[in-house]
Amino acid sequence: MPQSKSVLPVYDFSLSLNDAYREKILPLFTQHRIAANPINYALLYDYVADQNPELKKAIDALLAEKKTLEMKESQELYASFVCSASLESFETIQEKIHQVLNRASDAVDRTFSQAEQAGDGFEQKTTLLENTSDVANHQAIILDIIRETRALAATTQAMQAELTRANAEMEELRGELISVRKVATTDGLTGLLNRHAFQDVMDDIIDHEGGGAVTLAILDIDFFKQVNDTWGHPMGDSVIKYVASLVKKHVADHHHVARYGGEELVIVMPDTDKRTAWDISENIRCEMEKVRLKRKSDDQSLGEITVSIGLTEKRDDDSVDSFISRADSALYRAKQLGRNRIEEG
Ligand SMILES: Nc1nc2c(ncn2[C@@H]2O[C@H](COP(=O)(O)OP(=O)(O)OP(=O)(O)O)[C@@H](O)[C@H]2O)c(=O)[nH]1
Repeated sequence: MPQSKSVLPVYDFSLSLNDAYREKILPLFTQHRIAANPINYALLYDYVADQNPELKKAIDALLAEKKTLEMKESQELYASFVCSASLESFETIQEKIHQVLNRASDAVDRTFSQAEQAGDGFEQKTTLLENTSDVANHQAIILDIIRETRALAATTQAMQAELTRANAEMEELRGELISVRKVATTDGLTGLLNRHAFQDVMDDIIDHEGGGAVTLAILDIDFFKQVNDTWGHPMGDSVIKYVASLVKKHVADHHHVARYGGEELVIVMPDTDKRTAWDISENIRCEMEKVRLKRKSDDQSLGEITVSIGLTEKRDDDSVDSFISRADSALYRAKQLGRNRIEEG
């Protein structure tokens, strides 16, 4: 998996999803008399997207108390929960790594300079020993050498302890970096890769030419608007989550699954030709066609919910855009030809 290249907040660019959010955001401006500026829009965006629970709690508390958001509060919320959260995590980790490396390098420097001094001292004392015949003098010089050797051993031990501690701290920081990166690349609703991470995967695939076949599939839930209209948006979200888990179940470990838009998922399948990708897609389509999801509260069936899939294999001269666009056209054809089917481009 490639490194996430940005720590800016990641937003979905699908028109339909953002239209749905806008429908929810605009009334909030009026209802709570909130100034409709970009900062407040970003706050309310995360608020309605329901993917930032801490921010939601904070806004709910403020609205309950004051019924609106003042400039200072908005700026604080934005700085704490939207813009700088991931940036701060990266900066904090970077700073900690800096400190650990500085401490370790100081310990190594100290040991080196003491070893250098001891080396010079030993040389002088060896010359003295060679040129002195007095036994009492010999004894004093040898005691000196022993004392310096012990001091050097103590410094080396201290350096070893510092390096062991640095190693443990670096291991811990590595874990922190992994979890920060996971947050930055994961879709909050489904746990799949987000669109930003998908873009990185695609860049990587196009940048590294050669290797085996790569197939890309775009999957879209059919008549999803109807699902939302009939069962409500939260139930729609549950359907998206279910489809995501179904896709994950069928793909191989080395395949990448991302949420591409609201109810659109993408599967990037390295080392997989179109025929194998077709079989995987067909298994997903068939299982979705058969399954009957139920509303938890009253066990009522949501009826048949199907998916359409467009897939295409990478060509040598493909850019990221041309690769995606061919899969997109295939998906469009699958919709045109009646849905609940796979088309290839
Ligand atoms: N619940 C939920 N709905 C979403 C989300 N993202 C997009 N939608 C809705 O998904 C629906 C997509 O509808 P359309 O693009 O018109 O397509 P469709 O109804 O699925 O029909 P076809 O794709 O043509 O089969 C819109 O109503 C969006 O509001 C989401 O994250 N959650």
